[in-house]
Amino acid sequence: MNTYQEQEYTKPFNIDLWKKLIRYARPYKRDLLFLAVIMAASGGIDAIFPLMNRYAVDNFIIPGKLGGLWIFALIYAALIAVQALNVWMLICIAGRIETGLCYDIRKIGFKKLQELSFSYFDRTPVGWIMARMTSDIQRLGETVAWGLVDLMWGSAMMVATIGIMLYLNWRLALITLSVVPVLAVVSIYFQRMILMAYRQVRRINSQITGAFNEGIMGAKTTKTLAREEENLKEFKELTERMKHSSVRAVVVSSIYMPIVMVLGSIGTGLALWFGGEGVIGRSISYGTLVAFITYTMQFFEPIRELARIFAELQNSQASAERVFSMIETQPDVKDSPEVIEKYGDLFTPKKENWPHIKGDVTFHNVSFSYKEGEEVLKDFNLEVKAGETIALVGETGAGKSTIVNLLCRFYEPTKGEIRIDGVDYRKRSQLWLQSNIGYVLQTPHLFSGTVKENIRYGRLDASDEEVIEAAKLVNAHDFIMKLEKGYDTEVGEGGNRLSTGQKQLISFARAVLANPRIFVLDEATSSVDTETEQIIQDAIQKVLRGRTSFVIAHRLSTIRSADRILVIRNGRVVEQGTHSELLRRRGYYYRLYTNQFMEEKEREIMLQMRG
Ligand SMILES: Nc1ncnc2c1ncn2[C@@H]1O[C@H](COP(=O)(O)OP(=O)(O)OP(=O)(O)O)[C@@H](O)[C@H]1O
Repeated sequence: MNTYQEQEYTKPFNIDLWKKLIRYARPYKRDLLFLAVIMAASGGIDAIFPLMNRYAVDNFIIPGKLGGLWIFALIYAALIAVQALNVWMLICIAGRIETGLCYDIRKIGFKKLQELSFSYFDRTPVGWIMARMTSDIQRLGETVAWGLVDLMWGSAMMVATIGIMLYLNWRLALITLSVVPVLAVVSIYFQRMILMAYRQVRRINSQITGAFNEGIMGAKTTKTLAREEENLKEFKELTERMKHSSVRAVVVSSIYMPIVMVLGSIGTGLALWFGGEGVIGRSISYGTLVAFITYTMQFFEPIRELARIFAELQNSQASAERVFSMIETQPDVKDSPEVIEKYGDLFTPKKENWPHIKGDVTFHNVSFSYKEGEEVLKDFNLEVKAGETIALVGETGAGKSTIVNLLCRFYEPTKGEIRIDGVDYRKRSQLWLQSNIGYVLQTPHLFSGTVKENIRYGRLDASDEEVIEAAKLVNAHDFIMKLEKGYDTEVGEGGNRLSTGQKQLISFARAVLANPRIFVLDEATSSVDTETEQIIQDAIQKVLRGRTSFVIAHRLSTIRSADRILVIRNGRVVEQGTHSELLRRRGYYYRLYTNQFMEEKEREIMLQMRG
């Protein structure tokens, strides 16, 4: 169950935020200006049509004369052509602004995601990030482009309508316009209600999407735990809530329109009544009466639009706050300005200044905590010579992964320092370090694409021959050749068309191709058959050769051949030495080893029996 608490954004209006958004919209200044002009013109022209009708009634219909009708028809047609042109331009320009702005902000967001540290991803759910990158950014683009369209059109039409009505007959205008304030208040109130109701629907909808996601991702686990019924119950509860909220949203929307129609009709009624009296008393022409009736009938449109925009702006403000909170997050691990100056940043490295790496690693009095007050490592010291293989062993939660995460600078020590070739790694760039470290995870991640592409991720300029060479070195070539299309076989999302052992071998080939000086391996614990075990073991030995290596070791053969074994317990090294030294000591390692040895033997026997 996701317990991530999203910050609530309730400020009615946040000027700083809009200023920021305007900064992002700056490249579209000309487009926006042009759009505003078009929409103002369009709103104005829409308000002119009833005036045209008035002219037709007073000059052609009532007197029964048709002279000059063709000029009138020509002007009418021209106005319609201008409106059609406006609509075409507005869709083009607003669409361009919307997509451009979304693209710009997404690009910045994606760049930021590349820079952010692991700690950010620890505390921020993937779903939250996805929602920021997709729907929230989309909403910002829409607000800037289409919000402006509606705002300009609505305002221009309102102002023009009121102006024309006052010009035609100010007394009648004031009488009929008396419904406008009521209409405005009702519209603002209902549009807010409607928006809140739909916001609730959307919130539940994102929970449902999350549940779908978990349902699909965890389909296997669900089956093995026979949790289908339970899952269905939880899902049903969510969809029930969704149904209630949706019905509520529809009910609120359904009340609004009749109220608006009644108010509009009162306006029309007032126009008819007082306008009709004026016509009888000959103080008002028939045409004016017709124009007034039309104006009162279309009053509510711009008012509704404006009320909706103001309500939506608040919603978009919440989106903007969330997006900017992500974009403005400072990574916990970042290079100092001096380091960036000398070695370049993540996206523009100055490789020519990068020092050559030998591979000596020192942990000097390193302490570390993920959460304040809960130290995982305390005064941890370790001296590793270039080319040494260090095996880290210990119970689950002992701190093995933490040590390698610190080495890779996914996190930084809270106290003490980590030195590479005798220099604190914070004095060099993150990219330099990570370009020189190869990390193969327990369940290595493969990207959708072919086997060849996945191996080439290690070094993008590697030739096909080099890719094959690397695969041969780690014994992956044979199984790859047996795949349907050899090196051009698609591995599927996350490499799910391959077995864990095959994924491991491909990731070893990738590591060999990158040829890092320091190598980190989180050995897989899953049991494979003896033959695969031998192939993997052989590959590991080849990958480790000549590099400073840290292996979170589960396989006895790796442990045995390591130069030094560190036995970790509660974030401290409790024993260290070679395998035989540690066995002789008959301490904690001896117990761990003999237990594991027994398990290993049992597994071997089981596998042999199955084979
Ligand atoms: N991202 C994290 N946020 C908070 N605490 C963490 C995080 N990762 C690990 N820990 C905690 O730090 C301690 C050490 O964890 P670590 O993953 O280093 O152990 P490990 O020896 O690698 O275990 P395993 O063999 O199960 O992978 C554990 O108590 C764990 O709960």
